Amino acid sequence: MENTLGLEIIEVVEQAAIASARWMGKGEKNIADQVAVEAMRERMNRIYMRGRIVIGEGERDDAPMLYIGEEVGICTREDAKDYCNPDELVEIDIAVDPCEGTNLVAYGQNGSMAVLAISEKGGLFAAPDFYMKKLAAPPLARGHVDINKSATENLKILSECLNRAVEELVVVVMDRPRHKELIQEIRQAGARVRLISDGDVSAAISCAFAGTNIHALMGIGAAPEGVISAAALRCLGGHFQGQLIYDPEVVKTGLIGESKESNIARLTEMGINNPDKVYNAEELASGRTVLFAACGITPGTLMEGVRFFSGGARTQSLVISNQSQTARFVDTIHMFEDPKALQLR
Ligand SMILES: O=C(COP(=O)(O)O)[C@@H](O)[C@H](O)[C@H](O)[C@H](O)COP(=O)(O)O
Ligand SMILES: [Mn+2]
Ligand SMILES: [Mn+2]
Repeated sequence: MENTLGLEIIEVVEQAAIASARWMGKGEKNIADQVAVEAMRERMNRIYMRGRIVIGEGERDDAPMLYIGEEVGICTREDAKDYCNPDELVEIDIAVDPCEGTNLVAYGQNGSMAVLAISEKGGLFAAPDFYMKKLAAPPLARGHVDINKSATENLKILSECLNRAVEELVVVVMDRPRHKELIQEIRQAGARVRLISDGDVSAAISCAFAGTNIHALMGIGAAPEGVISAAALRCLGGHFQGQLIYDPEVVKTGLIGESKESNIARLTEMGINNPDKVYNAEELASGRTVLFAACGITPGTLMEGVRFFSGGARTQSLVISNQSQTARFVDTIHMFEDPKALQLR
């Protein structure tokens, strides 16, 4: 599955990022999202694969494209047999977020990316569009930190695992009222907090790379983004745990319904019988083969954003594979017309 796909999915995230980046700073979050969705879908449908969207634009936006259950790839078309033998191809599941951080793009802020994760059928947890409590940490701390422990305890463990003082740790937390106490506790413990307005996928993955100066992600974000983050962290050997949040009292806004009981009922309908379960990266991205790809839309901790120049654009992407055990940073120049000179910097 992975050899040719690994190359093709780079173009999928690149095309989504370029399309969205044209709307950077224009205050139009829905358009920045929509064009990324269209570009991602268009490029995906030119790949010889039998794909199915398991995490997409579905529930939150009621979107007509890249919705949950949509089949993508040439080999899912009605005339597929003219192009490929679908029986020879593995069915794959795909989790996408064509514009992760729509607000960041709309307001020209750092940290947005086009992102996806792929596995064989059944290899990615089809998370509902609920909230998720998350804990991400570097590979050295994997299995040592625990989402059931307090932030103070986890910071102490992190400090031991990373051999650095708590004061030298940086924790990313989404800037939301629901995190008021968590932020206080982290500061009280002596660590430093980097508040982000959006984009917790970038923050989670950054934990796995030494040199980003991000040592943990704590707090509550969206569950679909949790699965995508888990796919990357599983490939990278980092720590990721996620627990669905179904009680509206905890977040007081946003993605979930108004009553705890109806939320539990919805989870049961989806086959989630233990709503309090803590999932680790291997459970959220359980497939034998897991591939992850992201391309920066605006600049971030891991990747540059899209840079346009006369006649083209330059992108930076990250492709991670658990099979080849590689994390590749891919720097691409896109030529929209005959370039007179390629922009190197
Ligand atoms: O910031 C985010 C927005 O993602 P998108 O809608 O694709 O631009 C995500 O990274 C967050 O994980 C998540 O969606 C967020 O925490 C949920 O929203 P909110 O209720 O504002 O916290
Ligand atoms: Mn997102
Ligand atoms: Mn999005």
